[in-house]
Amino acid sequence: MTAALETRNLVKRFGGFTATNDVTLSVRQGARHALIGPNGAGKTTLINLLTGVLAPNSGQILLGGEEISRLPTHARVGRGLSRTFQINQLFGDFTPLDSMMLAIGERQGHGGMAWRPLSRDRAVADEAAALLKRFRLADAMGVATTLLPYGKQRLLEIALAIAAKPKVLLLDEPAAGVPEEERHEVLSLVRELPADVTVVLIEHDMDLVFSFADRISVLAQGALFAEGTVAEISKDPQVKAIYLGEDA
Ligand SMILES: Nc1ncnc2c1ncn2[C@@H]1O[C@H](COP(=O)(O)OP(=O)(O)OP(=O)(O)O)[C@@H](O)[C@H]1O
Repeated sequence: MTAALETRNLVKRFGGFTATNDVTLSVRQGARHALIGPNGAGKTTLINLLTGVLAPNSGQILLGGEEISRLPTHARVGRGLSRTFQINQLFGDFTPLDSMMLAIGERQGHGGMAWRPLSRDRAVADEAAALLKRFRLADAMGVATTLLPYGKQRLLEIALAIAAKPKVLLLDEPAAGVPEEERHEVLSLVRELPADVTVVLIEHDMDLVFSFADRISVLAQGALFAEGTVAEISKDPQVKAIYLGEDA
């Protein structure tokens, strides 16, 4: 089966420094794939290459078998590649329902829909409410986003990315800053997304990675260092060593 997302011999240099070193990676359709690695391993650089924020020096990126390496970010989103960000980028005064209706309107190609009477957008409002409910935000739908607990804000970010109906969703530390007791909830809701959404997760918290992922790629010094199932990666002595090296 064609991979949902692939890189072939991807290279990114900053001056003389190689931040992405010949990375060939394949993410299968429907995967819950985690990308891990110690600080500075090149995880964020790789995500920026995938989304088109950075241009590679060489190599290819394929989405569903089609090359997207030279497309601008918005064209990649249009093809089905969405991301959430490490930093909270929500409109604070908007309610989750407002933001969600805008996101759905954006997907449908009419950005100005917020000014149309709500009654004419019944289908949009219904879809927005259903999506918010799936992310356990039904009770928070009408509250200004800034007033929501941080864990709910992170869930809203993910829900908004899902509104674009992505084929591949890139999550960059979606549980960062979320209180310990809510972190597993965030990731388990993502894990339960329909199988037609492939998820690539960058995460530092190993407990979360091991309970979320069905496949793990480990980056170290810009290169793919190891790849395998949770069972394989969690007991790989060399993977342990690079993390212990970081702790030391
Ligand atoms: N714009 C840039 N110019 C020069 N060097 C950069 C640039 N962006 C990243 N780097 C370097 O590339 C390396 C990889 O950085 P990157 O942020 O991708 O790592 P990371 O795995 O995401 O790290 P962390 O887990 O700490 O966020 C680092 O050594 C970093 O200093």
